Amino acid sequence: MTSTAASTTELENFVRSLPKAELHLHIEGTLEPELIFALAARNGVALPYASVQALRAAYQFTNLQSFLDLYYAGASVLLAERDFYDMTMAYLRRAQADGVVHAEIMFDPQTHTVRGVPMETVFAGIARALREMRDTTGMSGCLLMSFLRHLSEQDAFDTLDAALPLRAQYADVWTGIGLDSGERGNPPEKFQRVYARCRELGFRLVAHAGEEGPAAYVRDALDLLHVERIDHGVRSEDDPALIQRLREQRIPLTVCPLSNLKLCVVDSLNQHNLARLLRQGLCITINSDDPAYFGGYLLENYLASAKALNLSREELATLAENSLHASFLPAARKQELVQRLRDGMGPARPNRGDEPA
Ligand SMILES: Nc1ncnc2[nH]cnc12
Ligand SMILES: [Zn+2]
Repeated sequence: MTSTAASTTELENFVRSLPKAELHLHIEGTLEPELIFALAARNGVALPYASVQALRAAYQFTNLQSFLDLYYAGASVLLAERDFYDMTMAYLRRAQADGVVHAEIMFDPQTHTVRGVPMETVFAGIARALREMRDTTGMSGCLLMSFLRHLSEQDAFDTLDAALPLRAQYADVWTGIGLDSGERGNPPEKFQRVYARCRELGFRLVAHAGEEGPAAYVRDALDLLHVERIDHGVRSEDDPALIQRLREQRIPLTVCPLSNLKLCVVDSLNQHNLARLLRQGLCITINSDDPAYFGGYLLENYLASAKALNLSREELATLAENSLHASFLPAARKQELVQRLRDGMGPARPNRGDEPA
């Protein structure tokens, strides 16, 4: 083995060994082409692609919308409870192999209810996989039900009303609310009232902002929607006062490097601002967004970022620790996982954050 290959394996083992939380993950974005084809065959759904290879070859995106068009089409194979279970289980197993100890999973019920899939079917399949994984392996997870921002406020209220009767039944997993889909032209203020209602109901709140949309959307997500975390947020850098606020208030950004690359938010990974923001003291976390479409799960996102941005081992451990702090886990479990991470680093940390990994 060459020394580069050996150090790559060592780096991979190091990152895998860090207890990590995945905080920005769309479960519909974990549908691999093979599973899309298998579910299409099982459910008798016709696909406009001749093969798995042809579908994968179509994953060439120019912006967020070009991806979303394919992503919503891919989700059309999900019809039965078992489909949602299989998809979620495949993701959880994969994430666990990457060292994920806790996953906060977004799902888009409107993508399914509009096709006639009952809300209950969506919750039941995803929750069954989460519970089974928790009970058999100890890996925890929770759900962030997300509203599609290209649809109306009324549609979001209707979705909330359709889901609320299930709340008690899924209280152990349904923790929060998210906001996703096409950002430009769909500002946070459009969902101010529905978020106010969700807040009254005691849900934890997150929202996508500053992915393609301006820094002002990040500010509005904080001030109007009262979110606790920002999904993406990379455009915040256009506003130095906002960066200062994010740093001082320790507001986590759930950054998705391979997503940003695939959707042309950045031209190359070595131009990504995550390392700069981390070094300025912001609570940056690394996540995979829609890993089946963007070429990598959580481990690949850490490794690609480490290589492109010369992240030190100390910095990689800080990213993992940030993910635990920024999660919606109970404080005691957070502490336990942070301690496990620190113990795993050993008494002498591998370096002091000033050497590349
Ligand atoms: N990266 C992303 N941005 C907005 N909405 C999404 N839905 C799935 N992935 C998304
Ligand atoms: Zn996302």
